[in-house]
Amino acid sequence: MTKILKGKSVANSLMKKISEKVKELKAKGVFPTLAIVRLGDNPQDISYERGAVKRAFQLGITVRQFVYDEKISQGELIEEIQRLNDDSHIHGVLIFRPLPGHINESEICSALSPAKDVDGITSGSMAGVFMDSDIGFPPCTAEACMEILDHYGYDLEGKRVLVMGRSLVIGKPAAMMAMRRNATVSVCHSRTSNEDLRKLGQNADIVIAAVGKACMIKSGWLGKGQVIIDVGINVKEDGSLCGDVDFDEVYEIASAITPVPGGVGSVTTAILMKHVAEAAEKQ
Ligand SMILES: NC(=O)C1=CN([C@@H]2O[C@H](COP(=O)(O)OP(=O)(O)OC[C@H]3O[C@@H](n4cnc5c(N)ncnc54)[C@H](OP(=O)(O)O)[C@@H]3O)[C@@H](O)[C@H]2O)C=CC1
Ligand SMILES: Nc1nc(=O)c2c([nH]1)NC[C@@H]1CN(c3ccc(C(=O)N[C@@H](CCC(=O)O)C(=O)O)cc3)C=[N+]21
Repeated sequence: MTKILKGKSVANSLMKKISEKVKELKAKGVFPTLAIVRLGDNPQDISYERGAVKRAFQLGITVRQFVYDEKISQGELIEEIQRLNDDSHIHGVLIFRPLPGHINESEICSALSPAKDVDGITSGSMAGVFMDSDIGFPPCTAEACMEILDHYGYDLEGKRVLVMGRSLVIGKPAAMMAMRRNATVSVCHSRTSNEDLRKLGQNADIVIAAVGKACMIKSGWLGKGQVIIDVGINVKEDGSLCGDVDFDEVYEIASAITPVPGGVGSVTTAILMKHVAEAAEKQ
């Protein structure tokens, strides 16, 4: 029987711990606050925002939503971020990405104060992930993948982990974090040949799929009895969500798989709240 790795029970056990921390902070007069910066109204951003606002409400974390026109200039956006850096009532800042094409994303990332970087976008946070140290925060989604594997008792030691995708938000940090758990890690991307994709796919014990293509990963690419972590969040025309993995097909051969929605995404929002509480504690 294939196990469905629901995010809810992972998130619930995280929420208990975060809730205690939030209570302690409030008793000391600190009210953990997250600022969300969104440009335009990309449905994926809105989906994340909805999840985050719901979680924050459950925990008593304050969320301040800053929504700008997607035509905002580079200079104006930097000014807004500096304002958030200087506001001592804000402990964490989440900037939705990707940003529109006219914005220089790396300049925006480095404008953010490292102490408030709850989604691991500054170079300091990235260095922390690469050096196995506790500088900054890892990107929430990559941490969510590890949290799910840990929660359901999958030990990565000596396991073959295939990470599909090499973005800075997911693929690269997830690969580093799996390596830290002593997995043997392969990373593939859009220039990996189909032949190699199939070979690596069939040989893996655990697959972390983050390619950003709805239902792209079919059962023919994979082996039997694998653990599949589907990071993809694709919004269909009718507004419903689907992953990067063809769930119905892959469910038939996997030993365990995360659903979309209700999988990695729901843990990502809980990790975000954990980071906000930790940032508030440190500041
Ligand atoms: N669950 C959650 O909380 C979150 C989910 N997401 C979702 O995760 C997915 C990935 O996001 P993100 O990393 O930002 O996306 P990006 O588009 O930045 O990266 C996608 C990666 O997949 C690779 N890729 C694309 N096509 C193929 C292919 N045919 N074969 C192999 N590799 C391929 C790309 O390769 P190359 O580098 O060569 O272009 C790239 O490295 C999306 O569906 C996104 O919505 C995102 C954030 C949070
Ligand atoms: N800097 C940055 N970091 C991100 O991590 C990031 C981003 N930008 N831009 C947008 C994408 C998308 N994303 C989602 C995360 C969780 C849910 C989520 O909570 N989904 C719920 C459903 C929520 C709902 O729609 O009700 C679920 O999967 O169960 C959705 C989408 C993070 N992203």
